[in-house]
Amino acid sequence: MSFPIDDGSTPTGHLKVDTPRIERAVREILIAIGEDPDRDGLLDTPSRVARAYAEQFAGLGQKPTDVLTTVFDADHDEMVLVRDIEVYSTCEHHLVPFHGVAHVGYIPNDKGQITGLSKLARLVDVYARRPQVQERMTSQIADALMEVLEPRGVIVVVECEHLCMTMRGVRKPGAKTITSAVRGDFRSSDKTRAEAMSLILGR
Ligand SMILES: Nc1nc2c(ncn2[C@@H]2O[C@H](COP(=O)(O)OP(=O)(O)OP(=O)(O)O)[C@@H](O)[C@H]2O)c(=O)[nH]1
Ligand SMILES: [Zn+2]
Repeated sequence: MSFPIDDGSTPTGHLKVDTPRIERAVREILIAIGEDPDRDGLLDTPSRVARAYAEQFAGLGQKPTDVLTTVFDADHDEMVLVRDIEVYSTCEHHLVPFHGVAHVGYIPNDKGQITGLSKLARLVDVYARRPQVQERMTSQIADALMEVLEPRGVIVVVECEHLCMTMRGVRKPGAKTITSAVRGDFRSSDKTRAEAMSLILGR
């Protein structure tokens, strides 16, 4: 089952979720952990969680072409890189957040097709706002850019801290997971990849 986004009027859009179902489930979880879902502080929690999920998982109702709407022809065929795009996603194993930054770069094709810089950050959100694993999110961002812009190459590097590894489980605060996806020229040319990596790391 999939749900559409309600409209484009909010910055991220909200998914149309099955609100009563989430409310029932959250109420059940509260009971299962021994809480009283009818105490004052928890009364509105099920509906709050439903609203939060509609925002947190909005990417499930979006596709790359919903956000990569502006494609210009420009006289530029050199690398474009947006660094340090803040990422908030949800680990699909534990449904707790992972967060950090994404760096997204591409080399336009011979026609000089480029997109708006903000669209790269919006594309990150399309895939971050889903139940995710970091590796898949990284590849999806790269593949979507390849498909829509048909550039000479794409590089995506994501650095995140997973709360499932810090607040629970193995409890290793500060541990960062770094994933990358390289396509086209970034994969075939060591020099191009090294140039991008030096821009990404040069902070
Ligand atoms: N590869 C990958 N693993 C992830 C990601 N997010 C969470 N995980 C891991 O998913 C694994 C799930 O392991 P399980 O043994 O099934 O679950 P668990 O018993 O809760 O594991 P622990 O976290 O070690 O307590 C854990 O090792 C997590 O660290 C991710 O984005 N990518
Ligand atoms: Zn997890």
